[in-house]
Amino acid sequence: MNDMAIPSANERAEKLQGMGCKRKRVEDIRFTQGRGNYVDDVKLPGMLFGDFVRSPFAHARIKSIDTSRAKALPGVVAVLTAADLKPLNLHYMPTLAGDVQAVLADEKVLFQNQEVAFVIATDRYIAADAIELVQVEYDQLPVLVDPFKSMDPDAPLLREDIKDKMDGAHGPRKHYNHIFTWEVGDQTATDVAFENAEVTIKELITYHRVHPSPLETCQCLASFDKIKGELTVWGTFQAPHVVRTVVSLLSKIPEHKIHVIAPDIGGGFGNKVGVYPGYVCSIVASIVTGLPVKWVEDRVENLSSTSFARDYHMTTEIAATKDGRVTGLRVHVLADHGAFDACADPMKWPAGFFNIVTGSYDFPVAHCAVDGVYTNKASGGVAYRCSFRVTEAAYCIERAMDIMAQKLGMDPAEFRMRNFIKREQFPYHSALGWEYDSGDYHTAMQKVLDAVGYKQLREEQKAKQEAFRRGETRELMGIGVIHFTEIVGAGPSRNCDILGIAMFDSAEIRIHPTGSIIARLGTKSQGQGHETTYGQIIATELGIPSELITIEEGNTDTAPYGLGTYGSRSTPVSGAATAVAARKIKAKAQMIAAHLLEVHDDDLEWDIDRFRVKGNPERSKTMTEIAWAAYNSPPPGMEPGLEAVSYYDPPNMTYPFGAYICVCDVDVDTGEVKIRRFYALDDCGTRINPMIIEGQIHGGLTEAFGIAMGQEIAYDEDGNVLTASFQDYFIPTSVETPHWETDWTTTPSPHHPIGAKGVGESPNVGGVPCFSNAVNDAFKFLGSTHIQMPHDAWRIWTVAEKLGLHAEATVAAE
Ligand code: PCD
Ligand SMILES: [Cu+]
Repeated sequence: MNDMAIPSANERAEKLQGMGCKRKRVEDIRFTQGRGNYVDDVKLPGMLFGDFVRSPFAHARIKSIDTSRAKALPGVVAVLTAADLKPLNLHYMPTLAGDVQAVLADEKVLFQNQEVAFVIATDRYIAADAIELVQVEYDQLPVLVDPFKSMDPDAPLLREDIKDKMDGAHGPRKHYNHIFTWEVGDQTATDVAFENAEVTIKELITYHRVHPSPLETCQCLASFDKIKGELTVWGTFQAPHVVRTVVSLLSKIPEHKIHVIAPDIGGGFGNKVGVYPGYVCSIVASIVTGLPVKWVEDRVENLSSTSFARDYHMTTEIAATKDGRVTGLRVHVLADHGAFDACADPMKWPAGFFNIVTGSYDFPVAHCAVDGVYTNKASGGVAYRCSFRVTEAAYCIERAMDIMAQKLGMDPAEFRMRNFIKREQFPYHSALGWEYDSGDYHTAMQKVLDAVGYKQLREEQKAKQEAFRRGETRELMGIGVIHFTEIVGAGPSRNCDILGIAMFDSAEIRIHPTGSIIARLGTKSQGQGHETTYGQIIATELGIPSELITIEEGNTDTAPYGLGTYGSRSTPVSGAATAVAARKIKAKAQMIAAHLLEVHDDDLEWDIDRFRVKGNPERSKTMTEIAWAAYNSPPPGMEPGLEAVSYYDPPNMTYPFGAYICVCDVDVDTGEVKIRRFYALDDCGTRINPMIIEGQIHGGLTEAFGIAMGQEIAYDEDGNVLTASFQDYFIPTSVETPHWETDWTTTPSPHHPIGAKGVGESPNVGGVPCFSNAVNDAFKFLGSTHIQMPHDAWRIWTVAEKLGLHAEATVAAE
């Protein structure tokens, strides 16, 4: 074999389709042909369907529930209420945030569309009909919608179930609607910085309530086998292993008798991290009836009852010198958590990683305090392309930096450049306690400024402003500039756990005798393309073409334990586990190769897809040959086989970053905003698949566009959800979506085995403030400081109206 000419290094490397290759997504072969296998595609004989009776009121006492008429409907098998779950102690379930959440409303309802009863029938339509027949008598109670009123002395008491609980998970509760206070930073030093400041700004910056609304809603199918005492649950789970553990703890079914399967998922975006009443009810229903029970949410239910995002009200202050150096940051957040604190942050972090709020800037001191409160709204708060409150933090600091630049009369890009953490300061210890692993912010920012011709854009804007003043145009031009720092890859186990389970992650790689591979991971793709990209890491590490590698996730029987996919943690954690497992295999492979070539291990060197003898490259053994030998003729005393597993506990998180610029034109008479240009430069360290990264950025920017320009989960004063369908909740189509220009720099993570950082969340973290800064920038010269999102046409028109721009003739501003 070895006397044949060895193909060139280039040819061999190309054949691998390894890291850095724009490999086409292998999962798309089935997705584009309608051959995906989603929960709703799983159909079992005798399967029943469950559906919820939901509360029409946001706050009401349940006087009685009469299920008799529903039960009498042919095809209805059972109706569950809190009274049925109580003896099993399942009417409440623990949340990941240390709170409890009602599975079925017990005595009262706390938000509109809360689950009140679960009807189980032989088909979906009968279940839906039966819901109408369940008669619930309510006594309406005063409704609390405004979080700023939640701690008023006379505010309605929401959580009667915990009214005597004086200790929150993070210190004493200040009020019966108070959940927690969380503080970080040096308050005294920060106060001093503000006392001595030459210039300060203070603004209430609100990141409104939104919802990730994945294409596929939340769903599950539970099947309990009475004879084996085994439970199988198919579900839209971003973290299948955690679901298995939670189900075991709640149901007391031993964990090895529970099989959790997350098949293909039609988008997660954080919406599918938490545990929902629908899961618990289908499981209970299957145990009770002995038949499989499926639950599938509809769109209204998804938008109005499962995990929302944001709803952060951030009072933000920056202190600075006159020449534009930031000297302190002070933020107080009022966090509206809805009726239950069902945030899925790591246990120690009730406000996620919000303390990344110092952003990309070298703040000498900072202090941040977060108060979580209850309101009569749906719970959640952990979703939408950054579960851990980094989106809120980035929005907060990026808006505030613009407001300060405006006050100083400085260009916002220049002001940022002046305050960036410098390349030589990494690893950088932030004032609020993080250690940023690596970054080169100046280079990234400069590249973007040059690419868009920033100076000319500002000149053009100036000319347009003058023309506007002269009444020659009704259009304003806005330029949004941002630089974000993300924090992803939870997490070091010393910092992060979920229900006591450390947030490591895993990979198991097995090479078959003929040199093809199966690898299984603890994460779970929801569309990110893991089947493609993990294969690329293994291909480069082990020299086996990625087309010969199968990637499997989502089955708790076969995959090693992992904490799942959210918070852009798959690449930083499981991606690292993959490289480490591959390197374990490689070490064994080297010994086998040495045996085959009759040389010492140390005399070998790695060459793309083989080990070769140093100084004699013609003598080599390919990984395929080594794999065969591992099963056929391993060195004496060595175990046969070629596989490894790694449970990777990352030493630190990774800190991807990016510089974005948005150019927009605002029609002051219609309030319409046209995005002229959007340029996004992302740095996620070593890039595994540039095409997938680009897709991630396009998707995340589109979601950011949706959030900034129109999406909102809004409530009226009675707590009715006003935006529970796509009629009212803005989902951008290709018609509205701007054209994206993408770019990159590469600053590897020094602690990650392949230098990669996460990227999936980044475009949302950076995108939203960039759109908002652009819109705000358009109005700045008229004296406006901060316009609240979302920037839909109606609200922009209102801003223009308030600024007097619709007054007769031309504008009289300034
Ligand atoms: N350096 C690098 C990085 C990365 N990458 C790629 O990219 C992706 C992503 O990644 P990451 O960043 O690591 O992430 P993950 O973990 O995987 O994922 C997660 C994310 O992801 C994103 N994206 C997406 N896509 C899709 N399609 N779908 C979905 O659902 C989704 N979601 C979203 C979200 S929201 Mo959360 O949950 O809220 O927290 S978080 C999130 C993948 O595939 C990977 O491999 C590459 O290539 N390279
Ligand atoms: Cu995040």
